[in-house]
Amino acid sequence: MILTMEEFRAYQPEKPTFALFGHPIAHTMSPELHALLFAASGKDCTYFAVDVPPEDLAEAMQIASEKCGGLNLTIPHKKAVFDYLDAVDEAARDLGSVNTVHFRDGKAIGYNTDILGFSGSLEFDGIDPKGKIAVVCGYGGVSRVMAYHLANVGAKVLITGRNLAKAKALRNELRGYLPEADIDIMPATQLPRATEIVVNGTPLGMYPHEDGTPLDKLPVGTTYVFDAVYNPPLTTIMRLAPGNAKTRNGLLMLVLQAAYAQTIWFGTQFEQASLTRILRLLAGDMAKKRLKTIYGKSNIVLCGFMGSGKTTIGRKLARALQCEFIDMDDYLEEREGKKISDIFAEVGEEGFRDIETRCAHEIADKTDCVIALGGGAVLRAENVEQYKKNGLLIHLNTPFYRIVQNLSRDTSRPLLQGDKEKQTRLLYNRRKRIYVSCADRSVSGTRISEIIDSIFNAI
Ligand SMILES: Nc1ncnc2c1ncn2[C@@H]1O[C@H](COP(=O)(O)OP(=O)(O)O)[C@@H](O)[C@H]1O
Ligand SMILES: O=C(O)C1=C[C@@H](OP(=O)(O)O)[C@@H](O)[C@H](O)C1
Ligand SMILES: [Mg+2]
Repeated sequence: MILTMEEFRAYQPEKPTFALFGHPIAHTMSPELHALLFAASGKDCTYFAVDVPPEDLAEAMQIASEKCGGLNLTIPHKKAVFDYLDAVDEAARDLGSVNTVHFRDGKAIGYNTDILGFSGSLEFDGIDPKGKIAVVCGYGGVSRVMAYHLANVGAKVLITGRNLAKAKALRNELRGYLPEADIDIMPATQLPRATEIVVNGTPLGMYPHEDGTPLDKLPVGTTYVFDAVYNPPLTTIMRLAPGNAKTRNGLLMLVLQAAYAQTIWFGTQFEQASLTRILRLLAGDMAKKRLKTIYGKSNIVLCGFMGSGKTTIGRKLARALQCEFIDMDDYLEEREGKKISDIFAEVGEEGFRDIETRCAHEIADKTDCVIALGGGAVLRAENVEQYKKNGLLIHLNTPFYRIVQNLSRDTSRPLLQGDKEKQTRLLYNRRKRIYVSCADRSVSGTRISEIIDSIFNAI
């Protein structure tokens, strides 16, 4: 929910109320995110965003002190809000940036939980920056937060960017706050090979300019890439990471800064499992939005070999996205009133494929659902065309040994009956080429939750 100043003036709180001030504010995820956090900790509170133009900040702060328990601030208010605070914590003071306010005992206290969101993300990923070379791309607000934290915990920080004079200004400022810190500037072309951590605080790579990147290649030693951008979920710089490096986008930082704000307001401590669940819900929402805005589609259609996990993962994916799930094998069996194995026995594989094609036509106009196909449903180009009308076609690229494991106790798939491992492997290799060429994306992973994350990242 987004309020105008006028609506905020008229607002009468019925519950403990919290708000985000920003300008512009149209794309914020904070109201949705805080609602999920309130629900996770059993709190009945209101949270909305207010579009506060810079000239109205003084009045908005006055109203908030009367109506709100606390606030979050975003662009362009993180610095300007200092004028209306009675105290600020140390990181907020050094960073010159407040993103969280707590109204307590008639006073307004400012905090910076962005830095906690960043440090929490590193902790979540098991990254200890101490003694490591960490490159920070950019010198704006987020870069400053990340460079400050990395330097403060003992990383050797190198700030880089197109404008080294700005990088130098940030370095000098941070050296002033952290005299012991190891912090310098470096042109992008001279980054040491031993650099382990790369973080991006620039908007380069953000939707809609997704090809942008602050670095054209990453140092060979890179083991961790953190990008404060989260739309797209897999940015160009994350894609440049060496195969064995971990990558993380800014969505977790967003979730954690909000969680820490609630810790400041209420003392709430969130379980890692509920934060992970909330992170996945937001990632799902983002995937749904991207599906519409970028691809003009609203279905996710899963293809892949028998036993690759289409039915199982599709059902869980639909639950995560809170949308309808259709399993095409179930649909077909229900339509025919027969088991697939009986259909194969009665009319053979070609007869079965004809029914499959009729089903593809019947389903093609559905919207907002996850559809799990049968393993052979993409063998006919006509079917692929139907499913792609409203859907992004995603191939579950499950390795053969995994499929053998998944189907070891299965007796329902006619094409697998008898001792057919050798033939099945041949079929697998033949089909794989078809899946890869017809699908919009191929994803892989071990655990089901990991595969769902890969699907979100692929959109
Ligand atoms: N990533 C996975 N981890 C563990 N079990 C899996 C995984 N993917 C699939 N399975 C199991 O494999 C079996 C076959 O999966 P299913 O979803 O029916 O595949 P498909 O619909 O692609 O034929 C099911 O018992 C399912 O629970
Ligand atoms: O690969 C195939 O040709 C088939 C796969 C099956 O679906 P699953 O992939 O869900 O097992 C089912 O449609 C039928 O047995 C044919
Ligand atoms: Mg299935």
